[in-house]
Amino acid sequence: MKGKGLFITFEGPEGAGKTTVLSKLVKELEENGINVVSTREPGGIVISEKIRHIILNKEHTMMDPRTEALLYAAARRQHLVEKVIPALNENKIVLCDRFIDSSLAYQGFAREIGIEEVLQINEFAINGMMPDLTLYLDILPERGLERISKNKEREMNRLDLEHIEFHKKVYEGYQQVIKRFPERIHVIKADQPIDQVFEKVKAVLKPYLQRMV
Ligand SMILES: Nc1ncnc2c1ncn2[C@@H]1O[C@H](COP(=O)(O)OP(=O)(O)OP(=O)(O)O)[C@@H](O)[C@H]1O
Ligand SMILES: Cc1cn([C@H]2C[C@H](O)[C@@H](COP(=O)(O)O)O2)c(=O)[nH]c1=O
Repeated sequence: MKGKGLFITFEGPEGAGKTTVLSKLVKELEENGINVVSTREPGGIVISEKIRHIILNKEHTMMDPRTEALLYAAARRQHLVEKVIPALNENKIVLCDRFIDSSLAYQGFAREIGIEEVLQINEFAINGMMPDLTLYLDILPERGLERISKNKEREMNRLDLEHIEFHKKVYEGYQQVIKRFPERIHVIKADQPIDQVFEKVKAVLKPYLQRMV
């Protein structure tokens, strides 16, 4: 059962700016006395970070797409049970960098398992815990990849290193996912200065946050 908290997820292709926006948001909300839980997928807790390490390891090039989809779903389940659901039950706002829509776009569409098939295995994993709101940061894959390649502190993982055609399919996959969940997913143009992206994010969030207080 979902508590009275608010579950918000951030989605988008590589380098869209999700992590950057999230950290700005956490800072601003906390400065305004609003307590939030900021987390990420895959990861956020010990078991799921270990699964992340297995999935994203550059040496694991032989990983089967269905194994990949199941590992993401397993990491998601544990993260929900250990971190997200308890926080929502304490009426907290949970901000999560990626969630089910990444699986639908990357494994469902780009890996060609099928969006509906990947949705099914994830329905088992999440057991009804869909986000209240999802912010999709929209950027073309070439632009996002250019951004992350410029960031020398960021190590490229197995998924980052996929060929450009894969990343273009991820982008196309997201367009289908947005059409599938139009009420929940809000699209924000991310190929603009970070302050403008952040203002748009805050404008979308405002009515949801007002309902919390
Ligand atoms: N609006 C922006 N304009 C220019 N550069 C940006 C913008 N947003 C983020 N960046 C830069 O782009 C890089 C990627 O940003 P970030 O890590 O936030 O993306 P991400 O969506 O979390 O990526 P990934 O999912 O691949 O981890 C960083 O170096 C960041 O400083
Ligand atoms: C949750 C989730 C993620 N992915 C992919 C997307 C990225 O390539 C990596 C995560 O790396 P990030 O730097 O933290 O964005 O994993 C995926 O393919 N499927 C998923 O469900």
